[in-house]
Amino acid sequence: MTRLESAAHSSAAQHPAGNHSPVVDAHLVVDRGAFRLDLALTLSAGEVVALVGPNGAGKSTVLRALAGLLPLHDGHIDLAGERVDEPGIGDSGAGLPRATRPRAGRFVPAERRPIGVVFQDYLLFPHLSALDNVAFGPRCRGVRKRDARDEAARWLARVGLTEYAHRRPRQLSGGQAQRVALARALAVRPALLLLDEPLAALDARTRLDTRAQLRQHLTAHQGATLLVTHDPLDALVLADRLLVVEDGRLVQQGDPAEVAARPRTEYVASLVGLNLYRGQADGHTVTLADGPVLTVADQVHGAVFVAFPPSSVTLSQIKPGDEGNTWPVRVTGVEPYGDNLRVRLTGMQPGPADSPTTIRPHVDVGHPADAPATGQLAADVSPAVVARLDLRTGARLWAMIDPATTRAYPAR
Ligand SMILES: Nc1ncnc2c1ncn2[C@@H]1O[C@H](COP(=O)(O)OP(=O)(O)OP(=O)(O)O)[C@@H](O)[C@H]1O
Repeated sequence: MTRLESAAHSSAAQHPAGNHSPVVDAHLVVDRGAFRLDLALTLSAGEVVALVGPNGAGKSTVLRALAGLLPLHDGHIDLAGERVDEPGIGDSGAGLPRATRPRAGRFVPAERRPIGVVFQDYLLFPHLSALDNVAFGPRCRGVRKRDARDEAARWLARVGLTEYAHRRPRQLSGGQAQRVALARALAVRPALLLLDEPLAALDARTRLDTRAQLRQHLTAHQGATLLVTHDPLDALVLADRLLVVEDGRLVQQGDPAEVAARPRTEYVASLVGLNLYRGQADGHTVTLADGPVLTVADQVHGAVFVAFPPSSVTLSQIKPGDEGNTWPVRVTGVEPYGDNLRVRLTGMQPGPADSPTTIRPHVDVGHPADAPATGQLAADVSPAVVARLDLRTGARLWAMIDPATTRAYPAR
């Protein structure tokens, strides 16, 4: 058995697919100036988890802490059964009760953690061939040059790049460089694979192909994978589970379809393209903050979220009779959205001349921290409708929502 195989076997033995102990068990507490990351995280073998969140939410901080590039200020990281980070506590514990006595710190440096990382810009060594870039990981772990190169050649074959083995990174396309970076990360058979926006640098067409290939490689990877992405499609296509981080905290997690169908914050709703409101439900009636009442398809009670797609909002210049779910709105913007246009509306303004007194389609029922912004509404319409309704910024009209397209679910 080569040293590489032996290293791989010992690493695999730490995270066998059938072993139920998680590959990652962590409580990450990191302070960066005024920002604090405080997040508990568990990843199982074979699981692909996408970490999503707005800019500055703490996604890179999570990745850097797990990779050993940023030490924790509190909490712990267990990787493949080994504690790799746990800050020490205090210097002197004389006379303190046992539970509060000082604890020796522990920090395993990046190169000794069982991880592989694909950075957003790949960070391939420009002076090394694709083969030597991939062999670099095993070499760093003490594998003999020849064995490392054999292993690298096998990984390049897996990602379909055998004939590019002797090219330097600058002679590769973006998609090829991405695959070399992936092969390099996987060649050490990591217990944990970290992917930082792995498709962000690619053009749309290459991205599509590379995403499909990446999915195959992630399926074959026996360790856990944590993927940071801004692209909802990456998250939905590649991940088994989504973690949504906002302001250093975990605000929602679950199966991608479940998260997409039942967003719990404004960020998640916008990520998956839904309108989202909070209210108090009684059967099919949901009273939104400030009084407006929405009829919904689901029968629910208590504090709820109501979500519906922009495509289910109908716009009209004249008030559509006495039908429910109708609000006066004002256009705040129109932008292309696929073959249609997305019309941004606010319901906080008085409607057209015959509008009832200020009706507000929404919101904040005592949860200011994560409640969606008040009064915003998105509607998707065809270009013909935009022209017919003369939907310029500032235009006033009526918005109707079909109850059958709504989803209402408990807010807690
Ligand atoms: N070197 C640093 N020193 C101080 N604060 C930092 C440093 N790097 C990041 N931060 C702060 O830490 C917070 C989290 O940053 P982080 O890069 O983890 O967010 P992110 O979710 O990855 O953002 P993005 O999507 O924009 O990459 C931000 O408020 C940021 O300003």
